[in-house]
Amino acid sequence: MDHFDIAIIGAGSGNMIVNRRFADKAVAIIEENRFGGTCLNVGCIPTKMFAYTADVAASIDSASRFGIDAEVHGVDWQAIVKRVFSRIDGNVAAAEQFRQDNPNVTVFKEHASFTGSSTVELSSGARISADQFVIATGARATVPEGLPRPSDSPNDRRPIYTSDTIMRAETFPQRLVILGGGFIAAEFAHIFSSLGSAVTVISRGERLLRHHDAAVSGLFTDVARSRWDVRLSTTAESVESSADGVSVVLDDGSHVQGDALLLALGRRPNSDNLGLENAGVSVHLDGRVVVDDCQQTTASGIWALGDVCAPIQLKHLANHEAHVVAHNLLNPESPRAANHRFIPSGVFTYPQIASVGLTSEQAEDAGIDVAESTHEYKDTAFGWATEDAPGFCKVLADRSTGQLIGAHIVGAHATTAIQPLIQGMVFGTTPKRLARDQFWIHPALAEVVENALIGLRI
Ligand SMILES: Cc1cc2nc3c(=O)[nH]c(=O)nc-3n(C[C@H](O)[C@H](O)[C@H](O)COP(=O)(O)OP(=O)(O)OC[C@H]3O[C@@H](n4cnc5c(N)ncnc54)[C@H](O)[C@@H]3O)c2cc1C
Ligand SMILES: NC(=O)c1ccc[n+]([C@@H]2O[C@H](COP(=O)([O-])OP(=O)(O)OC[C@H]3O[C@@H](n4cnc5c(N)ncnc54)[C@H](O)[C@@H]3O)[C@@H](O)[C@H]2O)c1
Repeated sequence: MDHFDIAIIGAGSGNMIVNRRFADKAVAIIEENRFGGTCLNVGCIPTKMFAYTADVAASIDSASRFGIDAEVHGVDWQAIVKRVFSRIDGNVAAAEQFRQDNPNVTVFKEHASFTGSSTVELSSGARISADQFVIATGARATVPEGLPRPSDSPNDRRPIYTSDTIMRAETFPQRLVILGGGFIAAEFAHIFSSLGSAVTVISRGERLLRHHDAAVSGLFTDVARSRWDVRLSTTAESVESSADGVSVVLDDGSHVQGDALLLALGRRPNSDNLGLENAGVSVHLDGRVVVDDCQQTTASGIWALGDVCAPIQLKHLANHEAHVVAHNLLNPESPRAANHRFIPSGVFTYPQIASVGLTSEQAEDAGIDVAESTHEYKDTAFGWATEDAPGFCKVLADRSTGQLIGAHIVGAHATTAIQPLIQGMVFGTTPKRLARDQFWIHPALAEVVENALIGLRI
């Protein structure tokens, strides 16, 4: 049996760990699929390349509001897919080749499963042992009982997709039905509708993106209803499908027809097919691996990071945890804690959404004496330039400490505009200092943030 100093299972964020500091360590990287994991292959990066493409199409569609005579005459789906994946596939191949060339790294393209606290078995039947392990196995799309499972077989022509497969669909669906009302539903509804699909979104919640601040999800749901057929407080009971399309049976007995179905119903951690019980690694009820502040699992010398254990499935969080685990692998006697305090998120839909810290509802539930201020895009010069596209910036502060505790932006470039607020919260800058002790470029979009801060009464 080959023995390694460190074995990393999963070459998504796990692949970021090994750098020059590990040159004197014998490292095994075990990956059953493609290097780069979810983010590079089927997640953040391709979706944002599609979302940008959708933004381009949507801006042409709205050009007449600016006195410009332009229209989208057609969309070359195959060309869009090719633009995105020729770039991605090249990077995936380069990432794997780079690792294969590392003299101290051995790459195993296989599934790994623990047989003990220091051994894993690979799908070939070979076993390897290591002094320390990293579990970086990510998460996968959830398909609830009763709904059809997308097939990997090329012979299966049913147009049923998850986010893993829809971006490489052979044909562009003129009618797309999406189940779910979260991040993936919001982003793909924007992508496909902007490129010409008639989109139906079916969600069991009363609002889309319902875990966001109610004002944010309220505005987003209103805009969504003006663009898509949105069925709220509705559950899909079953799906009939053939190679030609799908018919989704809803809980009120009605049917929704489509050329394709996207299942966007959450993602569960890949902790159930890893033999964790053999290694003494505990798992929460929702499938997340239990870790302490330093990302160590309940088994000494076994660390975990990213979607398999994280409270929120986001790449910037997985990256941060990978840095922490890298330090702790090399310095197990003086481990570092991960920082989970202010984790921002962005939804690349229309309008864009960005959020950090507490929502109004969470602040109220926590009994915080909260001050709030909201400034609308249309009340800034940038808003006039965009012809009053919908949007606002909302900030929340704790009156007892004078500190910002939450910020939410919905509107153009929200994911970029929120960064000074994240910075202010992380470094403890008071809202007053943040607003007054720096220049805000006029008449930039950032003035919506400045004005929201000025409006706080603490
Ligand atoms: C459609 C979509 C869009 C997203 N967009 C964003 C975004 O815009 N911004 C953002 O912050 N986040 C986004 N995310 C979330 C982000 O992609 C994930 O949080 C992040 O990629 C998780 O990284 P990870 O390393 O934990 O897991 P992964 O990247 O999934 O890596 C896990 C790897 O482990 C391998 N593996 C699993 N089990 C085994 C095993 N037993 N043996 C061997 N190998 C194994 C898998 O094949 C995989 O390659 C998106 C996710 C999706 C699905
Ligand atoms: N821009 C980004 O950062 C980004 C983009 C995409 C995905 N992600 C990450 O990936 C994760 C997964 O995305 P997602 O959209 O699949 O999950 P989600 O948790 O955001 O949304 C899941 C949706 O499915 C619904 N749902 C779940 N189970 C259901 C059931 N049995 N019946 C009916 N409805 C059900 C939920 O009510 C919710 O509307 C996100 O939580 C996020 O962390 C991030």
